[in-house]
Order: sequence, then structure tokens, then C-alpha cells
Amino acid sequence: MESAALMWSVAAVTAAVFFWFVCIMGSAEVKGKRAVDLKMGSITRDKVQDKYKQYWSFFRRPIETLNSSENVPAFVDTFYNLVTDIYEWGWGQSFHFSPSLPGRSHRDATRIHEERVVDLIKARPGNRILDVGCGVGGPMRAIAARSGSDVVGITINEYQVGRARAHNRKAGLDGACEVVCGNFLQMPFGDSAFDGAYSIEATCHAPRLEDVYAEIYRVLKPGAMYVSYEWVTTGLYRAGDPEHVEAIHGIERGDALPGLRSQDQIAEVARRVGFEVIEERDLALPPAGPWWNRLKMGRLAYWRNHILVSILTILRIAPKGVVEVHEMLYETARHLTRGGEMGIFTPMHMILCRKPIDGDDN
Ligand SMILES: C=C(CC[C@@H](C)[C@H]1CC[C@H]2C3=CC[C@H]4[C@H](C)[C@@H](O)CC[C@]4(C)[C@H]3CC[C@]12C)C(C)C
Ligand SMILES: C[S@@+](CC[C@H](N)C(=O)[O-])C[C@H]1O[C@@H](n2cnc3c(N)ncnc32)[C@H](O)[C@@H]1O
Repeated sequence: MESAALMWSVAAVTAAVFFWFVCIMGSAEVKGKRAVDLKMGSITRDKVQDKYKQYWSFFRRPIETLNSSENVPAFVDTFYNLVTDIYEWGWGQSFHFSPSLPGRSHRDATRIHEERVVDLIKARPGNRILDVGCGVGGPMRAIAARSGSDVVGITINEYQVGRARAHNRKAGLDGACEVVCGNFLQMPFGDSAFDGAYSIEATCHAPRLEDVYAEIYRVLKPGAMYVSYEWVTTGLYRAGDPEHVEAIHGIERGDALPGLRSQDQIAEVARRVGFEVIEERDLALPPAGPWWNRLKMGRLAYWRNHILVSILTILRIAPKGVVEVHEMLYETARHLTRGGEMGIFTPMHMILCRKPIDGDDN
């Protein structure tokens, strides 16, 4: 009798710990998702593993296919179906890095990095601002709330559109924030439709930066400002150093990038499509604290998350394939950290541009 009671107590404690582990202890700072809710975007459960294999097969294709504008958006869409829920669960609603700020939380650092956009593009109440590659809308909500502007976000991924709209409603910002599903290489907006625009760690997915910058230029009003936080290799990157190459290839493969650009190419492209370049700066440079700290400090969390997704897959709560996607992200985090530590990569090369007014001498 006593041993039965003991067994029941052990079972009850185990169940309570498991419940706490899965349902309560969400790892996201702004919990958008719990582990038990992990889906894989709009991919049906039985197709997740196939889609994951399809994602990897893209990198085995010849380089010309990899860089073609026709194939990349579909490949990026597949990637975001696979990772969006894991990002939300493990990172929050803003899919980007920020300089770490001494004494401040990651959440504060993220918001401050987003709100910097408001000052840079001079977003004002009543303005119509475009968010190019908006994810599930973390930045859009911060920017709309801070500036009083109306923000329109565009993303290639239908699943993200649904998530972003749901978050907007929950935050009471659905009147100020609108989300459109579409390709930023051919945007469904008229010429001169926006008073300002920004892109946060999104245009790195474009096979040719000219194409997306030219589209942004087209939809901006003359005199309007555009700021972008770009993923680039820095001047310290050496194509002949195997350690450098391994980190950069690792970043490209784990983040659906057709090929990273170098820091010195960005302003040149902006000028080529007609922009006046106002300022260009790597926001990761000192005094900014290392953006990769947040990835490093999470080693224990990764281990916990790995066990969690494995258990949820065995219990068939999460679809098969989630463990592989999670492992891919773990590897990616390692490469991003190495890229940051070696100083050969930055995810926050800031470029501030202005569309000239006719008659400006530019
Ligand atoms: C801008 C892009 C995405 C940048 C980051 C938001 C994501 C890059 C790598 C991601 C992650 C890596 C490790 C994951 C971890 C193994 C898991 O347990 C929890 C989620 C991670 C921390 C995940 C979160 C998002 C990233 C940091 C690219 C795509 C252009
Ligand atoms: C890393 S996420 C960043 C999201 C958001 N800016 C943030 O910081 O939270 C990149 C975003 O770019 C979008 N994207 C990539 N290629 C795109 C394309 N061709 N057209 C539209 N959106 C695209 C993705 O769907 C995703 O929403």
C-alpha cells in the first residue's frame, strides 16, 4: 500500500514537472508560442520532414539557380514555414539581433534597436510607413506605438501574416498596423505610396539587392527616408581563411540566404537605384555590446529546448522533423556566434537613405 502511494506521488511530481517544463517555462521573452503549440507554418504535419529535405536540396543546386530571383522567394517561404514557430517560442516576436545594453534586458535592447528607426526616418503621427520583410510584426508594433504612424508590413510567408495579424489584434494595434502577403521584389503598392520605409534583417534574403532597393525607392514619396539594418560580411572577412568561410557558409545555409554581401557594396547599390545616402554605420561596433551574447548565454536553454522538442515529437504533439529543424538552428547559432566573435560578420550594418525631390542636385 505504501509503495503504491509512493509510486503515485512520484508519478504526480513527474507529471507536474513535465507540465511546468512544457507549458509554463516558455523560453521566449515575449511569449508568442509555447512548445506544445509548435507547428511548422502552413506545412501539413506529414510533410515537414520532406520540406526540410527540400530546403537543404536548394544548396546542392548550381549557384546560378541559387541566385535566381524566381526560385529564392519560394525557398525563403519554405524556410519561414519551418522556423517561424521555433523563432517565436525561443526568441520572441522580433526576428532580429540588437546590440546588448549593459544592465538592460534583451527585451529592452530589442525595443530600443527598433525605436531607433522612428528617429532615423522621422516617422510622425499619421505617416504611412512600410516595413519591408515584417516577420510576425514585433518591430512594426514597437514602431507604430512609438511614432503614432500607420505601418504596413509585407512578408512572403502567409503563415507569418496570420501570426502578425493575431499579435496586432492582441496588442490593440490592428488599427495602426496592416500586414500584406507578397514579394518585396515586386510589391503590390503604387508609386510614391509611403512617407517612409525600413527593413530589419530582411533584405539579405534578396538574390539581388538592387531589385528590392529599387522597389522601395519606387513606392516612397520624394523626400521620404528609408533605413535598413543589413546582414553583411565586414572588412575583416578573408575568403582564403577556412575558418571564416565555414562560419559564413554556415550562416548562409542556416538562414536561407542566397549569398551574403560585403559591407562596402550596400551604399553603392543604394546610390545606383537613385537614393541619396545620408549615413552608413555598423551598429555592432563598440561602444555597442556584442549582439551574439544573447545566443551564447542560451547554451543551457538550447539543451533544454532540444530535450523538449524530442519529447514532444515522441509524444506526437510536435510534427516529425521539428528536431532536425531545431538542430539546424542550433548549428546556425554556433556559426553566427563565431562570425560575431571573429568580427567578420554583422547583422546590423545600418544604411540611411533619402529619395531625392525632383530638382535636388544629388
Ligand atoms: C534575421 C534572421 C534571423 C535572426 C535570428 C532571429 C535567428 C537566427 C538563429 C535563430 C536561433 C538559433 C538557435 C535557436 C535555438 C536552438 C532554439 O532552442 C530556440 C530558438 C533559437 C535561439 C533561434 C531563434 C532565432 C534566431 C536567433 C535571418 C533568418 C535572416
Ligand atoms: C529575419 S525575418 C525579419 C522580420 C522582421 N523584420 C523582424 O525583425 O522581426 C525576415 C523577413 O523577411 C521576409 N522576406 C524574405 N524574403 C522576402 C520576399 N522576397 N518578399 C517579402 N518578404 C520577404 C521573411 O518572410 C521574413 O518575414
